[in-house]
Amino acid sequence: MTFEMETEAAFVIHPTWNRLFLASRNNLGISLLLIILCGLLYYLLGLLSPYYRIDALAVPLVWLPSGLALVVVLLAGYRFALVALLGMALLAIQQGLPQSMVLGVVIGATLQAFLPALLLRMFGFNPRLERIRDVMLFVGMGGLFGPFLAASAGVVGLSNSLPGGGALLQIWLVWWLANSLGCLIITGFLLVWVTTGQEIIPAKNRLSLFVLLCGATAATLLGFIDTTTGQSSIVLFAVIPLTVFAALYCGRQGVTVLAMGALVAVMILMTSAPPHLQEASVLVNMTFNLGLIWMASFTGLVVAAAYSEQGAGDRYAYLAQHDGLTRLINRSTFEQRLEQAIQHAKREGRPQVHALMFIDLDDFKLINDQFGHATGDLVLRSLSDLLLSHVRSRDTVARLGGDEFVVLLENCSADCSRLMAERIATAIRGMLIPVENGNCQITASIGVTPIGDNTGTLASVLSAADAAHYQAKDEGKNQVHYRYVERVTDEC
Ligand SMILES: Nc1nc2c(ncn2[C@@H]2O[C@H](COP(=O)(O)OP(=O)(O)OP(=O)(O)O)[C@@H](O)[C@H]2O)c(=O)[nH]1
Repeated sequence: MTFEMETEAAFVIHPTWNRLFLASRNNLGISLLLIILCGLLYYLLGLLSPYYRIDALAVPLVWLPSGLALVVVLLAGYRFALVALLGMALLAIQQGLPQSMVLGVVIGATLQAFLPALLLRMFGFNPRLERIRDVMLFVGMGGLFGPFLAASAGVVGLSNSLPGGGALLQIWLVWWLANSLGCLIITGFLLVWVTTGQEIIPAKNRLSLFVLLCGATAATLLGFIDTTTGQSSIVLFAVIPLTVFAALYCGRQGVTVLAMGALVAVMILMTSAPPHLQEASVLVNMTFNLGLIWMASFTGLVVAAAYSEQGAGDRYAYLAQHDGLTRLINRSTFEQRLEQAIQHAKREGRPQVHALMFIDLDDFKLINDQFGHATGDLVLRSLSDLLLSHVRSRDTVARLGGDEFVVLLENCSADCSRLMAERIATAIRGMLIPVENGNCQITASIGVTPIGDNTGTLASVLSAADAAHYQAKDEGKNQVHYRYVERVTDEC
């Protein structure tokens, strides 16, 4: 299902979400209701923050609502920027913040959701995060620029009530990082999973993901901060390779799951952090470690996107070289191989080095007309399987188009090519295609032409084989016609 964004970009989105967003777009009442519900969710997520905040800085280490606000604006439209405005206003009132600060945090939170979404849409961002370009845009706008706005507006609001200088800078940094983590991890997670269609993680990789998730969570729990000594450990660095493994085996979905696991582990640790963890040196440690989790998540998304782009490139290359129905190589790929064979034959200096076989089904149009196109397709696929099973490993089978197939028989004498053509013609006669009331039988007309030192150009070889097959048609179909006359021995 395709969900049209407010720009030209279009992307596949899970049908349930699609219905919800479309309903909200077409109906103001539903839209308002969703904004209020999301605003309340924003407020509730914000209420959780005191459990993992650093009192000395008066800011939480992770700001989850920023992630929610950005994802709803990206997926549901600009009016959902009101979610941040509403949720943050409720939080500011509930916490009894001074008026200057209320203004700063509310404006900051709203801009943080609105402006990155606006810029991302302007740049044609695709929220599936499958391309490196989209990941860089997302991190640049959502992970860096948006949080910069929120932290700056918030700190300006704070500046009247707190001593200035170094403390404000540190608060700004943690504020920015907390919002950035919220956007990068929460928005990243929701975007990836909402836009995941059929391509869920394969069953065989789910166990790997579970193990990697346990590893990343354990590394964070053990390495982020020791709640008794305030020390952190190098174990935390394991999150980076684990996230890269998740990217390679489970794609972007795997990365977002691992990043989420690390984030939850940080929050669990902070809820049990005793007061002495508020010391300045510990705060620097924790800020550094949060940056490390940020880096792991970013690296994982880039690696997953690079891997996905490479896979897409391979798929396009395969499709460009193969016929979509039969999976045989197509005309242009075949012509390249045929050209090489012609050049090789000329160097060999014999009248026949290879042979080209041209196969065209007889009255194939009748099969389509009588039994339908699906049966016609089945015939073509069955024929391609039959050809592949009747040629040698060094031979090349291709579909030129319609019901025309060719086989390049490499290092094949006249006798050999005759025998192979007869065998294939006999096998085609014996092919039974299941139809409504039983089976249908098919036949083919086959032309064979030699490739040797006297052979002309690629076009002339193809046209000689084509002419030979027309000769077989003209002589009554269901037979093989050879462009040369030689004694046949059973050498193949
Ligand atoms: N099912 C199916 N049909 C196809 C496909 N590509 C081409 N065709 C049909 O294949 C038929 C080719 O017919 P022709 O080769 O012109 O004629 P024919 O009926 O085989 O007659 P002769 O070649 O004279 O024996 C046409 O009806 C095309 O529509 C395909 O991918 N699938």
